[in-house]
Amino acid sequence: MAAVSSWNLVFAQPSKEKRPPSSSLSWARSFPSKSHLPGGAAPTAGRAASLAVLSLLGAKPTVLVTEKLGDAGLDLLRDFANVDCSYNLSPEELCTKISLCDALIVRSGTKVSREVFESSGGRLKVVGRAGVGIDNVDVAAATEHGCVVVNAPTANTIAAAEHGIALLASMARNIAQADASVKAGKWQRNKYVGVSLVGKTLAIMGFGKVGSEVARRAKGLGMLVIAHDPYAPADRARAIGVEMVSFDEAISTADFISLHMPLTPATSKMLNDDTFAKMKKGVRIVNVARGGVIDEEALLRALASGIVAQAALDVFTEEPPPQDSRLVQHENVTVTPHLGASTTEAQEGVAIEIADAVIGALKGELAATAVNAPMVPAEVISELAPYVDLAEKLGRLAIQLVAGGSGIKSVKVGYASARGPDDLDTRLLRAMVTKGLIEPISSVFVNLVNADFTAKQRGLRITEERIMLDGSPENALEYIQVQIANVESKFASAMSESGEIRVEGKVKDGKPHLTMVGSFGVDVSLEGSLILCRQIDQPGMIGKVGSILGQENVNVNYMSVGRTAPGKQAIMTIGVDEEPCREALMAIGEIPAIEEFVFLKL
Ligand SMILES: NC(=O)C1=CN([C@@H]2O[C@H](COP(=O)(O)OP(=O)(O)OC[C@H]3O[C@@H](n4cnc5c(N)ncnc54)[C@H](O)[C@@H]3O)[C@@H](O)[C@H]2O)C=CC1
Ligand SMILES: O=C(O)C(=O)COP(=O)(O)O
Repeated sequence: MAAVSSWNLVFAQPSKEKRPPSSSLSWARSFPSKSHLPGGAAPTAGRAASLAVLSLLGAKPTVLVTEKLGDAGLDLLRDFANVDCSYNLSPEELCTKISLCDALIVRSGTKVSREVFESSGGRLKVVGRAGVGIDNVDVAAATEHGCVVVNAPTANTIAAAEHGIALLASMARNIAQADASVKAGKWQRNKYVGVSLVGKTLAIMGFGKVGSEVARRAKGLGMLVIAHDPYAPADRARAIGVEMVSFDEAISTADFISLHMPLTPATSKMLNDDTFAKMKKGVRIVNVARGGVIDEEALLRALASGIVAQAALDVFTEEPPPQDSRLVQHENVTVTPHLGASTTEAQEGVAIEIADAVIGALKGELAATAVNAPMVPAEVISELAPYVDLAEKLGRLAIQLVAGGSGIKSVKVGYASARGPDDLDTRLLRAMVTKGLIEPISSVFVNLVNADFTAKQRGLRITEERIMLDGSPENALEYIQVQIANVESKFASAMSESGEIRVEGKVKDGKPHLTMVGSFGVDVSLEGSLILCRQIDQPGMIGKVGSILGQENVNVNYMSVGRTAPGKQAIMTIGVDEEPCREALMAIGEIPAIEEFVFLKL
């Protein structure tokens, strides 16, 4: 059966019957069966029995809260559960306590590692992240241990945006430095002359929930706001008077740059020596997103050379940063200790949002903000399980083929099947394609519950098409096709004759395979990562690329060549286990017969 590791399949159906407060039996029923969990972590008979005993005794579940949570949320939790607020636990203390808890609520300061799930002895059922980013939670380990992870993605948006604006203004006017100087008994009016915001260009990098709210506020300050977000619809930006531009245009024309993208493999160290070199001398940078989007050593170099005049940072690669951090101590850098979400109002909102989600999850219901737990009927899962991984991977491939700046609006998913139109429930597959399309570019986690809502919220229209095949419907599906319309591709050969980015795949021997890119037939197993090359068809190409990858110790797991006609163009697809370094990719691009190539992460 195809791996379903990133999608924790939960068999629970919402029940209308009233349950006792702890509803533990519903949990015992709603855990995934062993065969559907990659780690094989199904509830043991002992666990189910202990949950049943808990329910029979009418015992309240125990919720451990390890970081400050708003009172309104704590009150909601106390009506339903025993609440243990233990702040500042060491990792060892957390591991000791967790075996006595049914749910855990954290913010960004608690590392919920694999050891936490292992130490829980199977009792921990829910982890609630009172905020957006869940980079401090080992979601894969949670999934393997049958533990649902929920977050609170909307209640702190405004707080983060306001903090971005606060940092922008205080940086421009040296508020923090001047404050420290006056308190030290000095009166340095000439030293702390600032710069004005009005009429200056602000580039918003990442035009999502927080980025768009920062843009609105900066317009009110009289700034000229531009934005870069390869995936946000341009009309949403236009509606508030913001122009969407390319990455290079944004960073090279801005006087101020404010970062609001999620930390993903694609955004990691997005501001680095190369990108700082393209910026206007004297640029000022605000980061309330995640520390990892900036190469901090490169930022120090850019501050030293004067490319960056000032920076204001709320987030750091390592939190808290080391006490002797040169960035923190730098006189042109303003810092706050990850305060973006820390307003009374946001924390009350987040606390209520997370309390509701955790209580719902403890009852066996599933919140729309569940990160790893969609609710799918068992019959649909068993039939479509082999295609689940394929659907997500096709979505992931398709979005990575979009050229920056295009903005995506319209995606068509085609299901080729000999089944009658009413005989195939495609909700799970559509959700998986949506998950593949949205997760690589966003901090949102997509599941069956929130997939359609999330797509709609992002202005993404996903339509489905049945491709009718003749013959007996032995398999539920022959192949799945994903097409993105009205965009340009960073790999021109991925465009179909009718002008969409098109990828197509099927399940072979239980494994997802890519079978078509644009109008080229290919054949590669969708595991690890992928290099696609368009080349002039000629002997020796596989050897040339293979030896570059070999020198870099990159293991090739699959290779295939599909061509239009001998000696004409061919598409070479190469599956690799490791990510080749930049130099190796550049060396591949420099092979004369290669006309274009792209590296895609699955
Ligand atoms: N400092 C703090 O306390 C807080 C920090 N955050 C962080 O702020 C960030 C944004 O959060 P939201 O706006 O809620 O997320 P969101 O998902 O609504 O927006 C993120 C946007 O970034 C865009 N994006 C993805 N890849 C990109 C790329 N390569 N270049 C440019 N844009 C790209 C996406 O298309 C999306 O529009 C996240 O990293 C989140 O963790 C959020 C709340 C509080
Ligand atoms: O919600 C987020 O992503 C944040 O960064 C806020 O973190 P916090 O809850 O304040 O530790």
